[in-house]
Amino acid sequence: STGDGGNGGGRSGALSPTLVTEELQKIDVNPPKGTRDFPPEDMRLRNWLFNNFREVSRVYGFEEVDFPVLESEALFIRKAGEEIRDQLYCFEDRGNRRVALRPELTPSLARLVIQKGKSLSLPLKWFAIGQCWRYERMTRGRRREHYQWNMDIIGVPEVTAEAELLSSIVAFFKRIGLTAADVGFKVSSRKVLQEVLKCYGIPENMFGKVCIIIDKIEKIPLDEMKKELKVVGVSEDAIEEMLQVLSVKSLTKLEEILGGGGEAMSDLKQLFSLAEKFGYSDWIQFDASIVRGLAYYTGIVFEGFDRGGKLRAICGGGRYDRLLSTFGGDDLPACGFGFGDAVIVELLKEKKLLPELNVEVENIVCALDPDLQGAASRVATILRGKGQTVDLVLENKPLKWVFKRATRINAQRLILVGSSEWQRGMVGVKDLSSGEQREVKLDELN
Ligand SMILES: CC(=O)Nc1cnc2ccccc2c1
Repeated sequence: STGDGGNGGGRSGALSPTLVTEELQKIDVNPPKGTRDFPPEDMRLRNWLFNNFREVSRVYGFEEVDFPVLESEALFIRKAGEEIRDQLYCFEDRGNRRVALRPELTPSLARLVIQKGKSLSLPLKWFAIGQCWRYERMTRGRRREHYQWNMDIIGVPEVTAEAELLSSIVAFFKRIGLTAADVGFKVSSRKVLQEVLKCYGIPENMFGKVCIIIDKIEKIPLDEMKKELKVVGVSEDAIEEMLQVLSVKSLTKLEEILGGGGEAMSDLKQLFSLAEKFGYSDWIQFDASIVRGLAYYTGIVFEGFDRGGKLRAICGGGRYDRLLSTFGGDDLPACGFGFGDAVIVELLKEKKLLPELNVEVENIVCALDPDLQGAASRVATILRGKGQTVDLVLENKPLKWVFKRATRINAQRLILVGSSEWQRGMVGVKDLSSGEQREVKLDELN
């Protein structure tokens, strides 16, 4: 079967009556459409990636948090026309509750912060690595789940927070061998758009919607976008002015248009000067066209991109100062980013930077005849007690089989428990790289 959720053509053949009652259902062994299994080799790569996420988070002083993959649907219902809303993996549970598999982690984080309320001392620096879901029509054939690394700073209104987050992602890229020649960040602020829209009297509550439409600038034809903007009430000349501003790629040019007094300019100037101090100026560039596709961003926004220009955004984030208050919480300044596990792996493949992660074990222990299995278990326990890794042969197997397995699991040495040696309190130790074999007293084994 094609893993499309079919029943794999389960059928009951013309069998003896006893079997007919038990439907011989051949189940589909593929994971559900758009999802992945992680067999050992893939799990090693995933763990390598996540360990790098975790190590950077630790070095930056962030604490790990997690939330349920299942949330109330209400947490994600925003009226700004986001793609993430159209693809919500939502359903009614057996208690008739509207629930959803989380499409992102930030709303859950906001919920937890509000739940904990005054008991939390600010600023919070939290990180999470969690599986996120979307339900796309079968046509797209795209994944329906991915893992996201999130880092969030809650309670810091200054752009020093955004500068810190960008620094942490640069540190991550460096750890896995990527340089400023491979990847970079496009940085902007939604306050740029806000200042333009204000001149045209566009009400605040339209802001999210306008940003979501603008975010599609490279995905839909220009006149389609203009139409959508007109529908939400943006005038022709406001659209013209916005599009002109969005094409700006330098802060000096932006200042000519906006003037120097606004928050957009001061935020961006401060961020770029902090980048200089952090030492990652080569990694960032101003690009007014960056708005990101999430309605709740209110200030600085950024996205990581590959300079080869072949891949979708590697990561993205920004400031979301209003999200907590939209959940009925106190207003708290916040910023964060999401970093998916898919695009980065494609990029590492392309750059030949995927690590070689081999399975290996220090010892393989085997009894040379069945009544020494207990002795072999003792030897394994002694070695494990010393923190050594042991693959204990659990059945009575010929030596040929043991050597084959030893090679496959990359064992460093073979411990042989034979009766004559065992009588003398010894075991056989064969170094599998040098081939050297010797007898060792059990209590001298290390
Ligand atoms: C490249 C990729 O797999 N993207 C992806 C895959 N699954 C998702 C699931 C939820 C939200 C965003 C998602 C994004």
